[in-house]
Amino acid sequence: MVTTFHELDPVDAKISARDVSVFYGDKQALDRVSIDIATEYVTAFIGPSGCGKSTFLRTLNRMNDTIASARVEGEIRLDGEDIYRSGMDVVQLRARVGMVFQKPNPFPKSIYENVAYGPRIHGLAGNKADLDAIVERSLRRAGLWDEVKDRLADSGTALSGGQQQRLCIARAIAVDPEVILMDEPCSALDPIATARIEELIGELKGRYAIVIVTHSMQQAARVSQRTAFFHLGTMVEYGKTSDIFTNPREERTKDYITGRYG
Ligand SMILES: Nc1ncnc2c1ncn2[C@@H]1O[C@H](COP(=O)(O)OP(=O)(O)OP(=O)(O)O)[C@@H](O)[C@H]1O
Repeated sequence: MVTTFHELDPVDAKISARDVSVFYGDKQALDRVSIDIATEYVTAFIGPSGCGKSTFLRTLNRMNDTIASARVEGEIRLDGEDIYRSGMDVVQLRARVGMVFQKPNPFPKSIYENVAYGPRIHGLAGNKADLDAIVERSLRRAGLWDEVKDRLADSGTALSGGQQQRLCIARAIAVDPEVILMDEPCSALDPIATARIEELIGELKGRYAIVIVTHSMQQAARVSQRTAFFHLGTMVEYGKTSDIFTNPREERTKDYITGRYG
């Protein structure tokens, strides 16, 4: 399967995927996807339901390892290092490549503990003051500090859905990731909470490579600078978001963005 690549300015790839295929048992869900993802941009994965966006996203931090039937072929490098090599520390990998899920999933613990847990187990704080500073910085960066600073001991699950999602983003940020993967992070949120997350993605852009799976083409157009269009397990087209939405080269992309299916 040939993918159409628009001209992209040369940037150092944070993640390079080459010929990545994924199988669930005998069923192939993804067919030879190759892509370079840069820290400079927010990259959106779009495409109709079941096309493999989430499957591909999960290959980028080996989340598919948790699905017994899943098998990954091909190569994925993070800063040049093969993340599927034997001996790769997957816990460390998932700190470097953090993930935010569709449904906010804070731990049933305090707001403080939700953010402090990762830095503590990864040994990022020497003492309580360090940990406090990491918690505050992460919550500030996730745009949540002002709303929770007086109630850090309250349960994370008592927050609104939008706040919970920002808490999950703070939790990912707290371990100093290089990449943040977001799998439809706004699909469970109302429009105001969605706008806040989109704004936050804009604020985090450039500091982390951000990859977002979204069903909303409007959202992809608003938050991303690079877009990959997936269809039936293949990546059909990849390029600047403006090119994909205004000047797609492939009929299938054109059909999707004009709403013919999906
Ligand atoms: N755990 C699994 N076991 C078996 N098949 C799976 C599993 N997860 C996904 N699939 C299959 O792989 C294909 C791609 O699914 P995937 O969830 O990656 O698509 P998607 O584009 O993210 O869809 P959606 O937008 O609906 O979330 C689908 O045919 C799906 O049924």
